[in-house]
Amino acid sequence: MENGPLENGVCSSETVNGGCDVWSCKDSDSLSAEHLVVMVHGIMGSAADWKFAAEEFAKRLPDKVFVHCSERNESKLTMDGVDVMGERLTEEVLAMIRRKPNLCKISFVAHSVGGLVARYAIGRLYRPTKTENVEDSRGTIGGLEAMNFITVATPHLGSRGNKQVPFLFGVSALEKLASWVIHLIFRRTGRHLFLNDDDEGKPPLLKRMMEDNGDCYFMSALRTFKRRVAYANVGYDHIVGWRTSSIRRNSDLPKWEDTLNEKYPHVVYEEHCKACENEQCKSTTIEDDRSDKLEGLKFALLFVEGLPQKLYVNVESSAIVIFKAASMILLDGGNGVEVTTINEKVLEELVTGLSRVSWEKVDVSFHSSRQSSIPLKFHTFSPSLNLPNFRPKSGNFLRKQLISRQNRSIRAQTSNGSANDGFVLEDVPHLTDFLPDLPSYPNPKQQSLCDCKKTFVSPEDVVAQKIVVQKDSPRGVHFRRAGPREKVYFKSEEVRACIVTCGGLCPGINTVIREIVCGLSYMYGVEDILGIEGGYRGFYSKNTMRLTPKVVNDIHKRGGTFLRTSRGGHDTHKIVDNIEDRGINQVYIIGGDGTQKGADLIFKEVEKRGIQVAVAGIPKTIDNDIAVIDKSFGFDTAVEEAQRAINAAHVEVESVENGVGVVKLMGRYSGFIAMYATLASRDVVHPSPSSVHYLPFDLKHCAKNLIAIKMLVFLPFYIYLLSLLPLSLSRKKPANDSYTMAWTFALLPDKKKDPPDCCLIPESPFYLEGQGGLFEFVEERLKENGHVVIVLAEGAGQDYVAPDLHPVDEKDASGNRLLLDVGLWLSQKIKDHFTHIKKMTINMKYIDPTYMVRAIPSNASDNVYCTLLAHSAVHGAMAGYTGFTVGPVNSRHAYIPISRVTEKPNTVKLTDRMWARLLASTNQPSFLNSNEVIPEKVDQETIQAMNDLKINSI
Ligand SMILES: Nc1ncnc2c1ncn2[C@@H]1O[C@H](COP(=O)(O)OP(=O)(O)OP(=O)(O)O)[C@@H](O)[C@H]1O
Ligand SMILES: O=P(O)(O)OC[C@H]1O[C@](O)(CO)[C@@H](O)[C@@H]1O
Ligand SMILES: [Mg+2]
Repeated sequence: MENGPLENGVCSSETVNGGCDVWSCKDSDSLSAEHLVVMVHGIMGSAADWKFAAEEFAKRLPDKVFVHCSERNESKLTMDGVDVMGERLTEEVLAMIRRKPNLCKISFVAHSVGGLVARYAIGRLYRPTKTENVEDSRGTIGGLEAMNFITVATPHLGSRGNKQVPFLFGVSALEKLASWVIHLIFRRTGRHLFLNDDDEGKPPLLKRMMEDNGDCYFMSALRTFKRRVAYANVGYDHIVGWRTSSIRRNSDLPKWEDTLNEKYPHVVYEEHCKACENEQCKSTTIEDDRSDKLEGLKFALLFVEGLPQKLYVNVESSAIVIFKAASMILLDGGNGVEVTTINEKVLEELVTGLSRVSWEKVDVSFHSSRQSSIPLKFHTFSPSLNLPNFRPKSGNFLRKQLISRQNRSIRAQTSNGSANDGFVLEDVPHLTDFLPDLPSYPNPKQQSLCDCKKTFVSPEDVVAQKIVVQKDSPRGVHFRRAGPREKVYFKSEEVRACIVTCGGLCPGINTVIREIVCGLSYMYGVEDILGIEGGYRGFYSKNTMRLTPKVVNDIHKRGGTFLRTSRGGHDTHKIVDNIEDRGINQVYIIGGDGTQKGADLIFKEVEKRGIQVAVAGIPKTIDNDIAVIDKSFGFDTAVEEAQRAINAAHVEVESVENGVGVVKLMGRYSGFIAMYATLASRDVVHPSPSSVHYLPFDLKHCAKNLIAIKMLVFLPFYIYLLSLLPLSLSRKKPANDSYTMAWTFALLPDKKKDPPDCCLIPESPFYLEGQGGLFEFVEERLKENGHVVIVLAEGAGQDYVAPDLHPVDEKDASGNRLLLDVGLWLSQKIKDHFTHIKKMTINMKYIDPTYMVRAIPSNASDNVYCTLLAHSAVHGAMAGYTGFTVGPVNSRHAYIPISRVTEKPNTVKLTDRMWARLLASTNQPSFLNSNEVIPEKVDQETIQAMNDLKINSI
């Protein structure tokens, strides 16, 4: 909703995601404003962080700028990684450019991590200009002329070592500790900042961003800006150090200084850092950590090539910067103290810099704006360490309320001084984002008689991702609720829809196909529906088939996919060409994680071409490895079928002496089917009635976690648990030696009369030999029960199988690694062990029902589920949403941005209650108390950190 005019003739609008646009209220000014200024906040920040500065820009340069404060990476989303945020910012900027066709220049002003995100985004937005004239050979940023690229306190060199993070006091042990645990707090972004990321063996992202990389023109994009400035706080910024956020002379490195002097004499200005006059800085010598410094040097040199034409270093700063650095202080305040700080100077500099260079094209030579003073007001901060929600407690905050999707606006209300409620809407794209003039029509359902309470979903309805909340916790992430909308963006007779199925089979695919066809036809009167045969490649290599309710009438009774499927063959351009050629305007894509990634590419290409095509993904996976949604369709059916196999194994092994049953189930990287089938299958799982539930935390595991700062938060709880240890040790120990901490507070079980069996999944490593190993466990069960059944996910133990089978690294057509048969391998291993070592005869029954489990029709509950998915997808596409996946979130169907479900796979969390329940049911070993577990499986970061330690101490 528009708020305006505010003071000084500035108008602003808040968007559904909490972003804000600011411009001059005078019509003539706003019409002539052709310069887009994109303001990007830092970690845990929000668009509000830049609100004050945005208004200052619009106020001082009324006829020049249109300011957009970035909205898509708010709060916790800032932890998703520089690249993920960069992609979101790219889309956000493109959407903005499409919305305002009169824009022709662009500038970025970014704070902290936002500077890295902006650098990533410009790399993606860069378009080379094809011209013979070298003078004019600068490219554009999203088609706009690149003007200013300004970062404030951005850790361009990352935060790893090098005394980069003042908060760590230059103590190398603390710096190392931080690099081990940072991802526990700041997740993927933490990894990027500490250069610990290793995407498929690639160098760290920040290194990759030092040069053009594939279709990411990181350095070309930087060079294309007329003015590039890096601001750094010399003192008091305890989070981002001076050296990481600026290019500076370093007295410890004469070569560096020389290079800078010779090569960039005009670009660097240096003021002496007060902090560096102290003993700690003076005592820094090259020998201390030369290698780190050289690495820093390399970074900086690369960086200087593209970034600063000027360095502005300030010597003072507010103590508030300790917690939230510059942009936070630029926040518009209510009542507060007036403070003169560095940030005022920065703001002044930004404003004057923007106006002078961008519009008058004056060469900027360094000048200090120290004398300048812009009266700023801002809040007094309580010295809370509650960083994730670090916001002034007093003052007026906006409660966001969604009113209209069409103009992406929100209604803002003052909540009487209450703190921000932390509401985040992760919205899906809409066709009007790139086709603003698209007409809408009343939903034809309006004419149909409906007895339901309410035919249409209110545009304000959202679904909360997190259902268990605490009283004062932020409201968190929400998704748009799925369902029919009052307005649609397609005339039924103009719809030409198509359906495609890709990847492996799964019970229920045919039901989804059937229900899309019937839903489109019966609910919206759509008659033109095409089936694309044989997966993605069918778009360009096969003829289509006409789908009508009659054709698909009974396909749900069959397993498999009526449209057939394939792996590989995804060629975005060919597919979208074909979509255009055939006049298709709704694409329904049914498939797993790979398919959804392909769907996202199709959506992006469609958006780029600006064609009216809605792209809807319907997640399909037998492995249940798709994130965000509660579970995937067909999963229940598969679990039910898997139980039959487990039951058969049980019958077999019970009927013979020393029967050992091994049942292999699907689950490439996620062991959900194995876990649920084991839990559901009471035939094999015989929990002792007196057993208690355990969390899978053994002491070693806890010790490892202790290093995490997260742990500090729970320290009192753990101290309490530890205090209970003597009590529990005085009780009887459990049968296996993995001493677990029970959340029922360490009460130990009685001896098992009928020991449960075992479930092995890819997420939980195991080992065979020695104490606490699988062989010992099998032997115990055989002695006690005379039989044992092991349920095994196909992806489990692949690292053990590999050395024995000497495989060639084979992949399927989609690039998925082909798995080795762990079931056969394990059966053979157990047989060999008992025959040759234990001299014991066992009866091995190996059952591999993998394909049987997924090739069947869906059961009743999956049929209903598939119907809801299909109908939600149809309603979403008709309402003009695109680039979305449908699925239940906390059992309410929602529209989720495709990119959100493909970010990372859903896996069994060993620290979640469900795995704890399984362990409590089976009482199997946790396999965590031995050195024999493949260490990197247990904790990649710990191993990495140990290796780093070794390297650094040599
Ligand atoms: N990263 C990707 N980008 C574009 N297309 C992809 C990508 N990954 C996979 N695809 C395409 O998606 C289709 C299916 O992928 P894949 O074989 O991995 O199955 P899936 O959809 O993940 O399903 P499942 O793993 O449940 O069987 C293939 O046509 C493949 O080319
Ligand atoms: O043999 P296919 O058809 O490639 O599929 C096998 C894979 O597909 C899946 O079922 C996922 O759909 C995995 O569990 C399994 O590894
Ligand atoms: Mg997959």
